[in-house]
Amino acid sequence: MNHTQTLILASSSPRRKELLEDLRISFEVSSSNVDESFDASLFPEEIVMDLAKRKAESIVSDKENSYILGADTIVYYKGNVLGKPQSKEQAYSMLKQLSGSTHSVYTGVAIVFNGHCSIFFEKTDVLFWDLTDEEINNYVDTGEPFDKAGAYGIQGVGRTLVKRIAGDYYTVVGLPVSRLIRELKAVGFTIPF
Ligand SMILES: Cc1cn([C@H]2C[C@H](O)[C@@H](COP(=O)(O)OP(=O)(O)OP(=O)(O)O)O2)c(=O)[nH]c1=O
Repeated sequence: MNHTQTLILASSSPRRKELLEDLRISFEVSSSNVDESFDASLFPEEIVMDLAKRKAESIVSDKENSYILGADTIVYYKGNVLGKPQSKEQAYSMLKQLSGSTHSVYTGVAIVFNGHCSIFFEKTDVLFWDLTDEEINNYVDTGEPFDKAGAYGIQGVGRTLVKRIAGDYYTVVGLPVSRLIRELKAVGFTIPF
């Protein structure tokens, strides 16, 4: 019997790739190209889990024992989903909204394997400092907001906007790796630690 297992990350996010590489487990990357529109009347956890599942299911693997990972991250504030800003103005307005208050970052993860799908989500609350317009504009000018939900990256210069968080830091970056490892083990994927 062949026990070889293949882990496939269905993502074009450089952050997710780096976070998995840091764990020194071997995996392949296959970028998913799914329509990321969603029904805004759903709960935020449903949105991220559904998108994560769509991303993982969009990858076709010819390997026998493949475990395909999909993930999705959104920022949720006062009932609104903040995705990636499309312009400087949008980035400014997202950051202006988030200034001085707490928002939630949701990341959903789906593991598709041997015809099954296991899904979970994590949520981390993030409190922003009161930001001046100058601080917001200077941050937008770094260019960092553009490929990131909520218009900031906690792993970059965006860390200086954050006063405190409650929850897993890696949920904010886009892949809650600690929970992920436990979920992978639970569905039979061998982890060497
Ligand atoms: C809030 C926040 C988000 N982000 C990122 C994580 C995600 O990559 C991105 C949200 O977009 P996603 O649609 O979750 O992911 P993606 O389009 O980058 O990659 P793919 O769909 O191919 O997997 O925002 C940060 O990097 N840092 C942060 O602090």
